[in-house]
Amino acid sequence: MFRPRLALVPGEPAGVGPELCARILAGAHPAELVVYGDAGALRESAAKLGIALPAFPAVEFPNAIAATPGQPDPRNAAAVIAALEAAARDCLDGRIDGLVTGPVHKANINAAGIAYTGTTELLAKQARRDVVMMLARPGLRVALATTHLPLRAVPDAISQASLETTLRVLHASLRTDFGIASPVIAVLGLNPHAGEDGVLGREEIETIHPMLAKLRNEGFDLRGPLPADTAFLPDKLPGFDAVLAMYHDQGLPVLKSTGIEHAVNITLGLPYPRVAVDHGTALDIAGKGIADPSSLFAAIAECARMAAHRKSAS
Ligand SMILES: NC(=O)c1ccc[n+]([C@@H]2O[C@H](COP(=O)([O-])OP(=O)(O)OC[C@H]3O[C@@H](n4cnc5c(N)ncnc54)[C@H](O)[C@@H]3O)[C@@H](O)[C@H]2O)c1
Ligand SMILES: N[C@H](C(=O)O)[C@H](O)COP(=O)(O)O
Repeated sequence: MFRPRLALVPGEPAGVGPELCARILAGAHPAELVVYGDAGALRESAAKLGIALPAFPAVEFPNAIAATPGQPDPRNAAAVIAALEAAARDCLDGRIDGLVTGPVHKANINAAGIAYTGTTELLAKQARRDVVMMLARPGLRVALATTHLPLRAVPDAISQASLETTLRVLHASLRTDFGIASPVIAVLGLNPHAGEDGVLGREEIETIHPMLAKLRNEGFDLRGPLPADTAFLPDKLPGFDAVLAMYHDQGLPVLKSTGIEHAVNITLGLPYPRVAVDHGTALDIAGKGIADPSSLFAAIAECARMAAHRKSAS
């Protein structure tokens, strides 16, 4: 049976990423994992928490200085980004079957003078692909029409063209990566009550409706634009294969509020599978040994599944 070879990037060295990676490497997992990061720091983190770590393959990106749990240091930012870029490059070149990433501290990367809004955006730029961020847990997939940008910039970032691209990437990925022959996608409105016929905003009338109509003519099964406040009612969700939210905090709190341990963050549209944890660096508990590795385990399992699925499809 195909056992995918996945890159595992721990992310911010002062966050929970290294200890979560150590926990995963110490147990059974459904892939061959190659760590891209500071392997020595990972071993130290494991030793401090009493985790017996086996030997593991690593591509070394040493921290510039020893990390203090809970206190990100901008001097370590370059190594975090270099590890991400190298792991992604190896995926693009076919040396690795997929990419799994731990949490990255966005502000710390920027404090080092490196422009970075998120790994999704970094990978899209490197691969020169249109991508979609989708967080998923059993029973709910939430994709985003816009990702990491100030709320003030959201309406201007949503155009008919950007929505068309997002919906095409999402639809194609639900079909090819998830095996859903005719995906049903619920598209949320941007404004309260989906604009209330234009009384509470016109983006639904001028941007969202026309694009949904165009794609429906091609056979896409699109619902909406739906009022976001009721679209996630439990009796509605089973009818949707994915919900497309217009912005980050319209969709993600719904998904994360039911438990960060089962959800993962998938980048759709890349030439390789990329899956991340659904949580952040958790600086408040880093180094204490209490961080839950479930999301990282789920990310590895999902990336392995996608890699195997793509291999069998090719
Ligand atoms: N995948 C990623 O790279 C990713 C995802 C989300 C946030 N972030 C970044 O992480 C940083 C901190 O973000 P935040 O504080 O908003 O969110 P966070 O997810 O780091 O923390 C929110 C709360 O959840 C808890 N938590 C998080 N992960 C946990 C785990 N594995 N086990 C137990 N408890 C856990 C934390 O202790 C905290 O109380 C920010 O820089 C943010 O941009 C990165
Ligand atoms: N939006 C993501 C989340 O809330 O989980 C996150 O910040 C990380 O996304 P990237 O992996 O694309 O940086």
